[in-house]
Amino acid sequence: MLQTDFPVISADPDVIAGLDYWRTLPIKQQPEWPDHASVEAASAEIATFPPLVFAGEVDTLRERLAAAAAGKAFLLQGGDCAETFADATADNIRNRVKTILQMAVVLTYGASVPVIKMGRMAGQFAKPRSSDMETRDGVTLPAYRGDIINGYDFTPESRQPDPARLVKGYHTSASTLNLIRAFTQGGFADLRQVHSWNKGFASNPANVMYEHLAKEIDKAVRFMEAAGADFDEMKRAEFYTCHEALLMDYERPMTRIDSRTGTPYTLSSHFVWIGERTRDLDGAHVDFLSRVRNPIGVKLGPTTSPDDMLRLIDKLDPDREPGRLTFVTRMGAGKIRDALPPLLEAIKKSDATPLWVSDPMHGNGMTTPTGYKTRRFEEIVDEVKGFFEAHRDAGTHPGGIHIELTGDDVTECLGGSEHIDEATLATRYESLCDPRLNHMQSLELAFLVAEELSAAQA
Ligand SMILES: O=C[C@H](O)[C@H](O)COP(=O)(O)O
Ligand SMILES: C=C(OP(=O)(O)O)C(=O)O
Repeated sequence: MLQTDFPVISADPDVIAGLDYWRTLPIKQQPEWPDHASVEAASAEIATFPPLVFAGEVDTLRERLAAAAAGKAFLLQGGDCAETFADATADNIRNRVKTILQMAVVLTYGASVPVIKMGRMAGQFAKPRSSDMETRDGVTLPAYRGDIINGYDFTPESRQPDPARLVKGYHTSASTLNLIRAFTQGGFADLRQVHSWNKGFASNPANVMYEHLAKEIDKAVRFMEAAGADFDEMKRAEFYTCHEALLMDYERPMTRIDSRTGTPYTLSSHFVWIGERTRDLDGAHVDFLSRVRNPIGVKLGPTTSPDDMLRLIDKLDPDREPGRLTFVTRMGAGKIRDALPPLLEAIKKSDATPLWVSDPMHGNGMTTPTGYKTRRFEEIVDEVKGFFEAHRDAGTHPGGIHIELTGDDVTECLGGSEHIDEATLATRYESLCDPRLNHMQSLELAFLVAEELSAAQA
């Protein structure tokens, strides 16, 4: 007979039935699959694949997020707006991981606070869209909804949702996560490598500041080594994954019963969030995610009322479990100073302790006359500042940032110390959906956030 270290606990049949209750509710932002049989077959196949993450890791993350909600840690979430299958290459993955590690070092060193590192990676393949259709030169086709659904090329064949992409989404997530784990567990993320993370990036002001900081860290590490400290633990970095839990034909089969506890976890990634467009209280996404054990994020736009927020808490975190719920505010630089304070005041009067994270990207979008979707670096910085100001005034904890970024030198967001202007956007615009900060803008933002965070800790 097989021996196991822990008893395998089976789930309550009502809990399993509840995982499909969302099917009876209104649902938004799902593709029009060409036929149901093939999407059901793809989902059934995914249900036979191993989970991508272990429920025990998810539990550890929940504890880390609880510390951030209490002001004892800070969450750094970053990665592509929309990952693509073609870009899941070693170079791209390494550059994004390096950029997140560098930003984390800047924040940890600058603000003396533990940083929880989390990539919008290994699953960020489905996108909500403002419009179901896209028209170019008089031709109208379904909008691009992310590589796990359809292709970006503007042809009827490519824009047709294809269930085979669900399976490819799983495999691409698995290989991406495999490399992330190799990098972060195999010595690459060792704090003694702080200099090497900067190699390969163009020389620029943010890199120079980073090099200066890396030298100081080196000095401190050498001192500690000389004093006999054991650095074995520093060889590995905890790194978590996250994505928007949007596409139910993927998230449902990736939801499994944890044999240790008999409870359901969505094991497509450690952390999943509900987007601004799908957070309806009586909708399918909120119901489904209320039933899984993962830490859950919810995006809150500028029109969120305190009542909406309190009802989301009751639905998603009825037990007020530390680390369970993260609110990711994305209000826009011009609105955050009015829209966030009423939410913080309402929280103070409640018994809830969510983690508050700033997404300064999604409320600051604009389209240039030449048709590029972009964001101004100055507005991104201003929203982050508004976020810190609101928390300082309310006496609550600013617990993290959520950024669309890439490790490459793209030209998608305006401004920053390279002064990317509208004419420069065309030079290297690669995002298939929303514009990302490039490597230098990401580092620059990290230095600014470190200053704000350090002031908030004082
Ligand atoms: O990333 C977020 C959304 O998917 C994106 O902002 C939608 O863009 P759209 O307004 O062009 O559809
Ligand atoms: C769609 C996204 O954000 P939001 O729901 O805030 O618009 C996103 O983060 O990719």
